[in-house]
Parts: sequence; structure tokens; C-alpha cells
Amino acid sequence: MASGSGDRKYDPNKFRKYTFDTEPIPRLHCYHPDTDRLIANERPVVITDTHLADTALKWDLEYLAKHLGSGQHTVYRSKTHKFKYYDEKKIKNLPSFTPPTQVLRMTFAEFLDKLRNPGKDRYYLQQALNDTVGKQLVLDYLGFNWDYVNEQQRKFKWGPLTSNLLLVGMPGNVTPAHYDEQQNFFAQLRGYKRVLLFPPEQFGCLYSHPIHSPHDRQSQVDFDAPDLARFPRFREVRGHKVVLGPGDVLYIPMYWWHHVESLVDSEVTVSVNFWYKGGTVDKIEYPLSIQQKVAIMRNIEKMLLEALHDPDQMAPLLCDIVKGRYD
Ligand SMILES: O=C(O)C(=O)[C@H]1CC[C@@H](C(=O)O)C1
Ligand SMILES: [Zn+2]
Repeated sequence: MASGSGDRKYDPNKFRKYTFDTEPIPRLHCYHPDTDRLIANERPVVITDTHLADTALKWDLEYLAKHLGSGQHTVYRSKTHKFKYYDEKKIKNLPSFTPPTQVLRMTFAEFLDKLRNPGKDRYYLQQALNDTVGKQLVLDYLGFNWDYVNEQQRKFKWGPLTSNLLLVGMPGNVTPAHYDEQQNFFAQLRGYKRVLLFPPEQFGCLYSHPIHSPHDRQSQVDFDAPDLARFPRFREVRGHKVVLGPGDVLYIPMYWWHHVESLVDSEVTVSVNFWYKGGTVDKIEYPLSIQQKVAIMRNIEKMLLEALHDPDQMAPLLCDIVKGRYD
């Protein structure tokens, strides 16, 4: 049964089921007065009619094969539907770490081959748009509605645009829950993706990996089989949900957890994101925002690890600080 507004075609029953409740995310016109209010308050919103990446709505596989350029692109290979991100530079911190996916470098033509004959594996092209793309793609990129995003960047005092990640995924691919330290306009171009979001206030329910782990910022909880003995507060998690289709732009606020999945029977999905550094506050105001508290927790964790040189000493030391004194 097709569902959603207008000519949106997807079957809502075809997304994976999880154990927590979700509430919808507002979908508002870019000129609706509440849209800017939500962004100013760092709350997620699907913004319609931005025409942000309309020139990229034609970026199907054939077009990308023709214009993405003959360079090598970053493609992840996974034995499961999950593509849990990891920072390769941090693997040295954790010799026992086993990467859940393989990072491959291949041309788009080779990637197309993998899509046609994936075998038991799944593939996810995740490549920052850079100067190796073909001329036509540069023209499409220049044709993005930069007036709109530049105005938003100015209005909300965000830092510079750091990158635009091009995402080409197989139906059913999942990016597990994590948070980023950047503001994000996520533009859906082809196919349908469901995004589950959780506010930074739920940091204590989502159990991110320790900061020295390659999986820093990623939730330890396997949403398909949550280990409630290890992660009891996952029971309290309450999500926000939206299904994005071509032309939708989702504002993913910095520090908001998000879990992204391509509809299992969608066509190959294509998205492009716009990551911005967060703004700098000229004066600290109290009470601190939850985002500031997450940033403070990260800094404390980094400093303590730096000082102790041994992750095993973190828990006993922090317990001695807290137990019977602050709790
Ligand atoms: O844009 C972000 O912040 C992300 O996490 C992207 C990385 C994988 C993407 C996906 O659509 O699966 C989402
Ligand atoms: Zn992200």
C-alpha cells in the first residue's frame, strides 16, 4: 500500500521494527515560521520546497556512472545490513578491534558491478564530493540552492561547510545509531530512507562507545537485539521518526542521535548531506544546554584517558568521585 503525501510511494510496513516508540518529525515548508524556530532551537525538521539539491534529483545510477568521474571512490562492504561507522585512525587504540565492514576503493563502474552481483555482501558508496567529479556533476553542484543554505548558515551562526557526503546505498542498508559533532542538512535524492532520531538528552540511554574506540559517537546497543542487561536504560529510549523521499531535506541537529535505513524494497538510495561545523558561543550562559554538557563529558573523558593512560582505570576513578559523594 503506497503511503505518504503526494506521489510518495513506499510501503511503511517494509521498514524494520524496533522495540521503542517513535513520534513523527514535523514536515514544514521552508518559509513556514516554525521551520526556522525549530532549527534555531536545534530540533529536527523536514524542510520542504527548499530546492536545495533539485539539480541532483536526476542522480540515478546511470547518470552517476556517466558523470561521477573515473576516480576511485570509498565503498564499504558489509556481511550484514549494518554499516557501523568506525574511525580507522583510532584502531591503534584498540588492538582487539575487529572492523565490522571493509573499506574498499573502486571506480563507480566497479561499484555498479557489485550492486548487480553483490553475492551475500552489501555495499554502500560513501564519498565526499570533491574536485575529482565530472564537469556535469560540478555544474549540478553549483546549481544547488546555495542562497538557501548560506542564509541558514548565517542566520544560525553555524561554522563553515566541511563536506558534502554522497551516499549510494543498497535497499535495506542501515547506518546504526550515532551522533555527529556537526550540523547537518540531509538531502534525499533517490529512493526512500527512514531516519530515527533521538535527542541528546537520551545520551544516557544510548551508551556510546568509549571515546578512544574507533566506534566513538556510535551507540553500543544493537537495535535488532538490544542487550538490556548491559544497557538497561535503552528501555527508556523514545525516538522521532521520518521517512524521507526525493526532494526532502532533513535538518539533523548536532549531537542528535540518528539511525538511517534504506527501505528494504526501495530502489538504490541516493542522498547527499551538508555537514557544517557548529557555531562558537561568544559567552557561556547558564543553565548549560544539553549539547554543551555532551561536549563537556567528551572533554572530561578525553582528559582523564590522557592522564590515566589506561581505560581500565576510568570506571574506578569516576566511581570514587561520584559514589557516596554526588549520587
Ligand atoms: O549524514 C549523516 O550524519 C550520516 O550519518 C550519514 C552517514 C550514512 C548515511 C546514511 O544515509 O546511511 C547517513
Ligand atoms: Zn551521522
